[in-house]
Amino acid sequence: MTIELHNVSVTFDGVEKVEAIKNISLTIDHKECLAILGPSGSGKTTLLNVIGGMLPLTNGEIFVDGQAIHRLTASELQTFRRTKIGYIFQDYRLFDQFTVLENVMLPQWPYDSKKTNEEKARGLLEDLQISHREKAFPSLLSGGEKQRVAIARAMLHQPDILLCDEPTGNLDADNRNNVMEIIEEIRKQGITIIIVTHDQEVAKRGTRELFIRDGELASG
Ligand SMILES: Nc1ncnc2c1ncn2[C@@H]1O[C@H](COP(=O)(O)OP(=O)(O)OP(=O)(O)O)[C@@H](O)[C@H]1O
Repeated sequence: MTIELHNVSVTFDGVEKVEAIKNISLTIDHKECLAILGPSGSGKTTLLNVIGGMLPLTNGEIFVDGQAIHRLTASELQTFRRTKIGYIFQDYRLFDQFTVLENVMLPQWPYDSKKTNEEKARGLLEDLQISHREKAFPSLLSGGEKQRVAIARAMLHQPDILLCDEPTGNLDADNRNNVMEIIEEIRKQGITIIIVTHDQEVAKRGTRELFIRDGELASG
């Protein structure tokens, strides 16, 4: 899916006013793996959340495959996120009270039959070589295993866009490479990927690097 941002700004209006991203215009092509780099607080996660339809824009427009995301109602946005977006995080965000298999199935629980959901989840766990731990609880897994489970969960509904916020931030070099290989494979399936990272090695493995400083694009 092609993602287009036109003059996008996000300002947080709290005790202090923070202009988290300022006037960003950007096109991300179908099947790109875009790496977003920048110092802490520069606006990387805000940009990711805007693309994922999780944050309202203060100004500007955002189109995903021509659909005007900034004009969607709350319920349309919910459908957009649920069907089009997969999200993975540095801290995995697995639920410790559920098994690996249940964690992967959870987001689709209301939308698929148990049998279909279970089959899809098992298929993904196999693809990601973690099916032997399907009955384990997440607290027993290594960081690399947890991230593979989180990737399976993010991919279960076959999203068109995978958003990755520091996906390798808690991993050692071997696990980092393993997760990046998985992400590359996912891109080859036709999915547009955006990775926020501090890690130059991770960024290099994308198809393009983009730098943000003080909420503005430094290059791209
Ligand atoms: N909900 C919020 N309310 C107020 N300010 C916020 C909010 N979310 C983010 N900010 C501020 O917006 C700016 C950009 O934050 P953001 O999380 O996008 O940066 P980042 O580049 O992802 O940082 P890091 O690399 O440390 O995660 C920061 O100054 C942050 O404090």
